[in-house]
Amino acid sequence: MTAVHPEVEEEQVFVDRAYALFDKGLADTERSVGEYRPQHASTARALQRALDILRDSRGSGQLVFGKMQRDGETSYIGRRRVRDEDYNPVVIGWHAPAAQPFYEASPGEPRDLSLKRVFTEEQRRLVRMFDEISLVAAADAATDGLGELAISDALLNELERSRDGAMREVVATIQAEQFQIVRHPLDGVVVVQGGPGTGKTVVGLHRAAWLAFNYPQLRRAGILVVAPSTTFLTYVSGVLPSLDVTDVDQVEIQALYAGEARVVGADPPEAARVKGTESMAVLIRRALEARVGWGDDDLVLSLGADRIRVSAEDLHRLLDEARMRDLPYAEGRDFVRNALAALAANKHREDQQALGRPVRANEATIRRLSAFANAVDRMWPSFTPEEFLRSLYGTQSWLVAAAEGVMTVDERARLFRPVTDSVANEPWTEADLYCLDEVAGLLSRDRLTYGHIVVDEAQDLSPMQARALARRCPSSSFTVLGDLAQATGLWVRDSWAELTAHLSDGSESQAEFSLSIGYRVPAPVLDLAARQLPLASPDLVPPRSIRDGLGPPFVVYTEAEVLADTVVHQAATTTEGGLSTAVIVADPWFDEYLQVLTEGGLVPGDGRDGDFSRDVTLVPASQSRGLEFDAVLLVEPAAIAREADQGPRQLYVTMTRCTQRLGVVHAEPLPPGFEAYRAAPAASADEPETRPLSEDSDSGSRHRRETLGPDHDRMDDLAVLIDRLSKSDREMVHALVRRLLTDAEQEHDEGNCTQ
Ligand SMILES: Nc1ncnc2c1ncn2[C@@H]1O[C@H](COP(=O)(O)OP(=O)(O)OP(=O)(O)O)[C@@H](O)[C@H]1O
Repeated sequence: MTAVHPEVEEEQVFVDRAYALFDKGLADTERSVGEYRPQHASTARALQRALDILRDSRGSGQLVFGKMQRDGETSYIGRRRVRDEDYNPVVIGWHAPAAQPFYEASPGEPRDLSLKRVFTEEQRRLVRMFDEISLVAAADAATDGLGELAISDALLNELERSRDGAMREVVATIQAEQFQIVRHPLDGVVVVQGGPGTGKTVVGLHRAAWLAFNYPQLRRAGILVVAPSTTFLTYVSGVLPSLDVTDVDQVEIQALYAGEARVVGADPPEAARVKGTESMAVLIRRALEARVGWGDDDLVLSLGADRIRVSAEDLHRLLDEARMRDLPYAEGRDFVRNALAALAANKHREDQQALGRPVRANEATIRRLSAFANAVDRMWPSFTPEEFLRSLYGTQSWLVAAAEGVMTVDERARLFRPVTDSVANEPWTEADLYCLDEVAGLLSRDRLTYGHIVVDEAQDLSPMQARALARRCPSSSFTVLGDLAQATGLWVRDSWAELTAHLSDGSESQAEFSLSIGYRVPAPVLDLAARQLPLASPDLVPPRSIRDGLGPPFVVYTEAEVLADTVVHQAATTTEGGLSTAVIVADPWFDEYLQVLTEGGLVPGDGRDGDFSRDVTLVPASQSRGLEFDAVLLVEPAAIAREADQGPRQLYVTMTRCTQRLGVVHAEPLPPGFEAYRAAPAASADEPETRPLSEDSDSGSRHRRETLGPDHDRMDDLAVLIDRLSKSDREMVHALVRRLLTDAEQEHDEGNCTQ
């Protein structure tokens, strides 16, 4: 990297020209749009929208960020295309095929590029230039020992920028391994597996933008980005607009279902699991089919003194015909209604003619009879998804019949819940939403669909969630981003195929990519976090970090009574260093710590609502997926592990959110994976790395920082064993162990106080 590159002035001239052309182009467009009189309001709206986007994009991001030379030809790459007065290209848009060599070449593999230069600009002035590929850079790379992992200065510079709570576009520094995924063809399912911070979200969002630019038909069909939570959505939602892509829908997965139900309850894990399985879809379909039918009696409709009799046999024949049509339920009902009206009208006509009486009713008259409406409701009842599911959950006999052969008695029993006084008071849970969506999908075809769906943090999706996504993408074109090792919920899997089977029937192509370079988490932090992997997902290897960060994680042991004070103190110290900091706590501790931090004068952002505007953000462990901060303070890891269904995985996720520094504050014994930091007996003079945290703090004498201990590589077998137990057993054993340890801990704490 050169702060003052010898060619910076020359390049500035080019950048100035590019801006001048861009400004002129914009002014010309504004003028012609102003003069143009569109015939239709929709055309006027579309033009105005395009103009707004153009104007907005002038202010955000740099126009030109790269230059390449190959075969003696020079090209500049930017966020958007710029042409000169004669319509010759001056800057190539990053998404154009001509820009590909820029991304495919890397310092380790320059291909046929003789120069790859990356610019950083502020307010239209070049402030830095990096020659990633050049004759000089090639010589440096040969001697720096990084081999194929040669990391460019431009990338390092981008990574070192402080985080401000929102993800940003990285279009200037997309890496070759990422770019091949970004530009992978549209069709089929593309899975991107990668450890924490390997750039999966970055890849998914830039791919959405790349597809939007390169497949015009997709913009009409629509692109959807699905995020796991509001918190995450807030974090990523600015990236696409900053790439001038404003017509991609971005939603959190819970918002897919657009019906009446709102989540107010929570299922026990066992019930949520049953509701998330594919068997639930079978059960729902069967239960819906079972609502259709008729008994052995004939239908009799009265028209004054006349009667219309439709035999049970005819009614059954009519229902069979409707079923054979395999229509969505609501259309099936329409068919039955129309066919029954026609059948009844015919019968009436034939009967009257046979008796020599006048025909008194046609189909329309018959439809108005309340007995007719009742008969249709009996044959093919009508309901909303909420009404249907509520009555299904509340009717044992329906559950028993529909669950036969697909659920065990225990599983089925978890679905039953007594009906409440009204649909509005039903305690809907998150898992219910996807069941309701399944019902809605059977009732009607009426739903918003997309040409491509990008789904992030997909490792936690249930089969029923995947089915909800599949319904919205008839072409089965997906980008699936995730890390099997970070699955913290009920759906731990060994392979992506287990999930993608629910997204597509397999007739479309499937490609799986792995990302292996860790861009976020500093190496020493990743080393510690990776100790959770053997417990969580033994087959997965952690990414290779390219960051050093601000040193190894620090662990502060404290007494339970001063845990909160210590957290406040540590968070304040971290932010004083100018680092954006997340305090991550076990979910049930969230409210208490919101108060603790507020009373401690830190005014934390509420991470549940995606408020990242403060120096300190409080984040519940379960919602920390995908997020990123300069520093993370983990509060009581044992509690975080205990409260999660997948303790080691939850710890792995929470420990891999920082770009610079990880701190841990604990009062309880540390969980497995932290053996290197196990609270040791009181420090003595010959243990210089063990030191009080702060001499001036109130609680300074009662807690201390622990650095890497001598038993760094030892695995505590008992602890590992405990961690593999089911949650309830684990809690029991933990309680027992805690009791057994009480005396020892008291001794230990007394020892600490003497430091
Ligand atoms: N090519 C790149 N240039 C600059 N920054 C990058 C690049 N790739 C990734 N990053 C940065 O690395 C960090 C991690 O990226 P990202 O959040 O996409 O990773 P992830 O794999 O989705 O992580 P997680 O598993 O935690 O969800 C982000 O700050 C991102 O901006």
